[in-house]
Amino acid sequence: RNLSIDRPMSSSSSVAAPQPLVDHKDDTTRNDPLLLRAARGEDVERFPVWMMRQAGRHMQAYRNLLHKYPTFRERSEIPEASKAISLQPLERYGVDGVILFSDILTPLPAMGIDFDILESGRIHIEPIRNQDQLNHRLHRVSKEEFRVKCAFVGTVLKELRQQFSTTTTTSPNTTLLGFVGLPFTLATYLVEGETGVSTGFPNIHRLMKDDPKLVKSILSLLSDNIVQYACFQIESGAQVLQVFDSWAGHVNDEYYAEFCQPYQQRVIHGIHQHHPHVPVIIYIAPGPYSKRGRRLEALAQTGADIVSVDYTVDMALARALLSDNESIGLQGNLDPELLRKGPLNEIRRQTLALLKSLKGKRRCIINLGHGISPDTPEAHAKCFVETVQSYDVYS
Ligand SMILES: O=C(O)CCc1c2[nH]c(c1CC(=O)O)Cc1[nH]c(c(CC(=O)O)c1CCC(=O)O)Cc1[nH]c(c(CC(=O)O)c1CCC(=O)O)Cc1[nH]c(c(CCC(=O)O)c1CC(=O)O)C2
Repeated sequence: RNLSIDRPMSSSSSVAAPQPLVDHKDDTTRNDPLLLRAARGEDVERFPVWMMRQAGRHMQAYRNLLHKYPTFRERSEIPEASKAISLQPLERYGVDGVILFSDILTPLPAMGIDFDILESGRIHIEPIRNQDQLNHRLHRVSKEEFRVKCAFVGTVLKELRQQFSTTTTTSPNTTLLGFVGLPFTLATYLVEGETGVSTGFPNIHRLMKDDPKLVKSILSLLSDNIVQYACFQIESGAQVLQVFDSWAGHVNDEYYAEFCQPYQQRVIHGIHQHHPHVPVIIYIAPGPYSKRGRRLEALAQTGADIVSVDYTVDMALARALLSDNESIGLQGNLDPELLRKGPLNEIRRQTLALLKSLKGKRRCIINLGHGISPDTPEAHAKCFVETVQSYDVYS
């Protein structure tokens, strides 16, 4: 891909005609919302901000809906509920990005894999651990089938996008984000039948060792499905896509090179092939092999436009680690534990330090270094967003 932002300016004319920063087919990009313009690498007036897991348990407005929609599947699959929840952080904090209220597991039932998220947060899936179970249970799904089977996702994205493009007088301010889980992380849920994080992912480790071919068949099919699902989200209205390989920091470098990175690349390449102008952000949660920036360079090589940095590495160091790749963007990375605990002046101080460490860099989005904790006071989240939004990049 060759977005013209990375192209050197023409020097053929001696008259210094103003050069467009981004040469899209038309000039509508300047009316696009801030976060989208930043994600494309355009020159922006300030850093945009949103928070991973911004909608959900930490918000009173979300908790108020629990009696009306008692299960997570209802909250994320009934369009009226999912739409209302997606909007809550915008209404409360005025974040620059709204992410669809959904989950990385949401497309699984369309692929033949049912799941439950219990009230405790526990996930239950009937596991897939052999070829026969794979053949019978995990189906190939086209974009058209996702459009039907995940119609609720299409409805919510369409309505949100419509709302964002008509509610402001001049130009829209809010960017709509979609998201997907990447193949390795989704495969851990299929193979473990639950989260592997508390048990050390024993079943997928055993399979990667004993039957790598089977694991690759799972990853391959998931890759194709996820590309279709991501394109369905984009065509329904998502303007930026975040891809999560949350648990890829729990496998060693050898397994990572074999079972994670090729499938990250395949998904991102597939999305960009169909939608070259939709920025993709990639994120891995901090794990034993990804902490303190260990996987940042690998993430920058996936074809993603922006690397989302976890909270275990200083943003200045992350920036330095990726300095060979000027065009790669950065997202992150305030520590969600600081956001939870406060106090407000410390949140403000560390947010300002984060902003300073990104000064002069393009394609940056301010976020947390991991999802917001469910017991974070809303006043803390508000302080974070306000601090970012009142920061003058030219000061
Ligand atoms: O431990 C596990 O493996 C399962 C974790 C789990 C998942 N969905 C889940 C749970 C239960 C829970 O959070 O208690 C179930 C889940 N998904 C979500 C929520 C809402 C909340 O956290 O309060 C919840 C809890 C719902 C509830 O109990 O009310 C929504 C969700 N998951 C996700 C997103 C995308 C985002 O982060 O912005 C979003 C949308 C957030 C929004 O609209 O603002 C992404 C997600 N879901 C999931 C993962 C895997 C890794 C991880 O959780 O850190 C990840 C990726 C990540 O955060 O790295 C799986």
